Amino acid sequence: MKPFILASGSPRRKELLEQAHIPFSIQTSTIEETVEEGLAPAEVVQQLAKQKAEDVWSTHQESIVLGSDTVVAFGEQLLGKPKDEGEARATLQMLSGQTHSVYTGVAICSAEGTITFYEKTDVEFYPLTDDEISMYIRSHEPFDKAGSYGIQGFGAFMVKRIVGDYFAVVGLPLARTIRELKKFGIVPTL
Ligand SMILES: Cc1cn([C@H]2C[C@H](O)[C@@H](COP(=O)(O)OP(=O)(O)OP(=O)(O)O)O2)c(=O)[nH]c1=O
Repeated sequence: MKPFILASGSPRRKELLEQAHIPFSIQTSTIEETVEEGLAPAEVVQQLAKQKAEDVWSTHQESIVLGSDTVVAFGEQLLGKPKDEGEARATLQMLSGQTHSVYTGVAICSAEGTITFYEKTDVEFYPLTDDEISMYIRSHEPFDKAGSYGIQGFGAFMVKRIVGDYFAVVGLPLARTIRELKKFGIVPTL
């Protein structure tokens, strides 16, 4: 089995791959994440995932490298991580009582080139009061997460319904990723 590298600083992605019993090491990409204006969310997350994977692969060409990216799409808006409390509050007010889509893109880079795929998960929120939003912001949970919430943490209280892969919302579509990695000879090991 070739060495397998997760090109991510996200603690969630690390935990998910560990959950899948896939042996890996971590190298965080340092690229500036940039995409052209006007791209569809599915394209944005795949391009960013590819940039992260190829950046790390360029210095680890004997390895298989996985990069990933998550954004929240609501109407025409693409929401990444909030830059401050005001943005987190505005995002949560906007998502309150509504359904948004979480897109997670994945790229796997090897000497043969890069493949990409993505998953879209729809998430419906209960209506949120201002007090609930303030309390949630006080937990600090919104700040390192696309869409200003974490479904896997305290943020679960907002979620009425999801349609799609739960793990893709957390940061990595796990079952699909395991299936794609198998094609590169990367398999769960127990
Ligand atoms: C919507 C949602 C997002 N998130 C997280 C997953 C991602 O870590 C983060 C989106 O940011 P990303 O830019 O996709 O990832 P990252 O900066 O954390 O890590 P790296 O680029 O090094 O791989 O939001 C949750 O943990 N739970 C959720 O419910």
